Amino acid sequence: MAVFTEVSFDEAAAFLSALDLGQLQNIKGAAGGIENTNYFVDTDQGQYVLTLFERLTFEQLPFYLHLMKHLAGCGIPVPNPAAGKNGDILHKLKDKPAAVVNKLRGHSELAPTADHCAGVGEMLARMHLAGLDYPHHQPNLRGLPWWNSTAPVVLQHTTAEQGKLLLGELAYQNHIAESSAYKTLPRGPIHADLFRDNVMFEDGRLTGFFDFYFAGYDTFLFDIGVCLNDWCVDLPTGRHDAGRADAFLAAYQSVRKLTAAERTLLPAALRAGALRFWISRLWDFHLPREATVLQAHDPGHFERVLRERLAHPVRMTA
Ligand SMILES: Nc1ncnc2c1ncn2[C@@H]1O[C@H](COP(=O)(O)OP(=O)(O)O)[C@@H](O)[C@H]1O
Ligand SMILES: N[C@@H](CCOP(=O)(O)O)C(=O)O
Repeated sequence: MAVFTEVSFDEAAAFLSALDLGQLQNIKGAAGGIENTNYFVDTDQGQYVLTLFERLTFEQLPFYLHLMKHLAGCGIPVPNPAAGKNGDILHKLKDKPAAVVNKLRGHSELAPTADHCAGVGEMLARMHLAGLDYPHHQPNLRGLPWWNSTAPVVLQHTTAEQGKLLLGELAYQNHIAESSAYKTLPRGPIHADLFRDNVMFEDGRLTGFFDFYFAGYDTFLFDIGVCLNDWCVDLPTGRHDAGRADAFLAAYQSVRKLTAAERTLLPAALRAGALRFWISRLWDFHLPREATVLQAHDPGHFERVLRERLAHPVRMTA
């Protein structure tokens, strides 16, 4: 659970009532998550999630909140931010940017089957298409420039061998980003952090995607790589699970066919996804922030996934 900023019952009650969301009945810190402060809040009108943003600014947040609103309006099951009387969906609480969204039904599938992976693949493709006419633009703030600037910081916490791998991969991704094939990749708003704990299921059916606060304008292929690295690898080995990955990719392609460049660059995208989360986990682990309860994720897991991606590149066959 991550609660960086404590909110009392009375503070939450006044805040929700000002948004016309009813009388607060219950408030509870949300288990899971490492980025923001999340509370489950139940009122006499419904169940909501109250988020206080800990790293993102008032300038950055409209991109994410309006993206969720846009996708919800296109029928993609994502939380829809609640508007205040003036129509704003970005609010302020305890001097922090804040938002309230509807609570999605269901639970996370932490041991997904091929069917769950197919559900995610299909909805991801639908989300990519729905985002194409989203008018706002903000880069993926955890993209290549961030990896380049953060790698020197985390390198101090790695062994010489790990450092060599990390720097080698970084050089490889900078090289790929300059290639003509990379420049042709289809792009749009992507989720960029669609892990098992950011998707809800009920009775085996997908009920929603949430946690859009790493979203940004980037290649659809990067989003696919991030998903395959989480949904379609074995834990704890980090080994590729071909059955789940094939189900994911077939379902994705039933909605949007991958281009030739995407098929060629899939192995590079899988390495990119592993590198991104290895760097961020090293960063979170070795430079932790103050929180009431915060469970840092294991950086070693993405080092293993990266090594697996290098040792056994996954090429598309169908
Ligand atoms: N809209 C939502 N509906 C249902 N549960 C949610 C919703 N948003 C967040 N949660 C719950 O809160 C937890 C933390 O949220 P998350 O967005 O992952 O936090 P963080 O931004 O800190 O990573 C999730 O694991 C989930 O259980
Ligand atoms: N999914 C990332 C970390 C971001 O945490 P989240 O709870 O916002 O998904 C990871 O696993 O490293």
